[in-house]
Amino acid sequence: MSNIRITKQFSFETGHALYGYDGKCRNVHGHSYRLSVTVIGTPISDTSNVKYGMVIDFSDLKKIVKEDIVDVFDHATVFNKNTPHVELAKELSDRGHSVLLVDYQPTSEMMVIDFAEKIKIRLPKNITLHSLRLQETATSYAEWFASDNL
Ligand SMILES: Nc1nc2c(c(=O)[nH]1)N=C([C@H](O)[C@H](O)COP(=O)(O)OP(=O)(O)OP(=O)(O)O)CN2
Ligand SMILES: [Zn+2]
Repeated sequence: MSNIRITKQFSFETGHALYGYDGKCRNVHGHSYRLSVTVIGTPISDTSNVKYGMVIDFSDLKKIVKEDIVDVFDHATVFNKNTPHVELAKELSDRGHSVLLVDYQPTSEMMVIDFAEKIKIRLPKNITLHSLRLQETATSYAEWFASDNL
């Protein structure tokens, strides 16, 4: 049976600020992120399996990504917890805003690494994460490929 890649796309709105950066993105601002998740596996060949012909049900993939990424990041503002932004984050959080403290600079590169780790541990054993593409603006995106990270 052939190995097949399948992709599910997601979107979420997230704020962030790049502490210490030398450009306009050091300011708190937001993006309409687009995330493409590609997994690879063999379509189920057992005709009695309700998922016959599927690598993984798109809705099962959706559940994983929604629970661990979309629902966490959507309409939250992400700050690097290792910077003085932690004080701003506390102030916002105390005032009822949705804030996410992460252990990295929230660039698209670092976010896509974080997302890859989160998705990998949730996938069934027979399914491999092939790649992620995180589109931050209409003209900018970061990609993670399993083959680049062996
Ligand atoms: N390598 C990276 N560079 C930058 C990142 C990043 O995550 N990785 N992030 C930013 C800003 O957060 C923001 O995304 C601005 O990106 P940019 O493409 O510069 O946005 P513009 O609106 O200026 O894009 P144009 O289409 O060129 O107008 C900055 N850099
Ligand atoms: Zn940005």
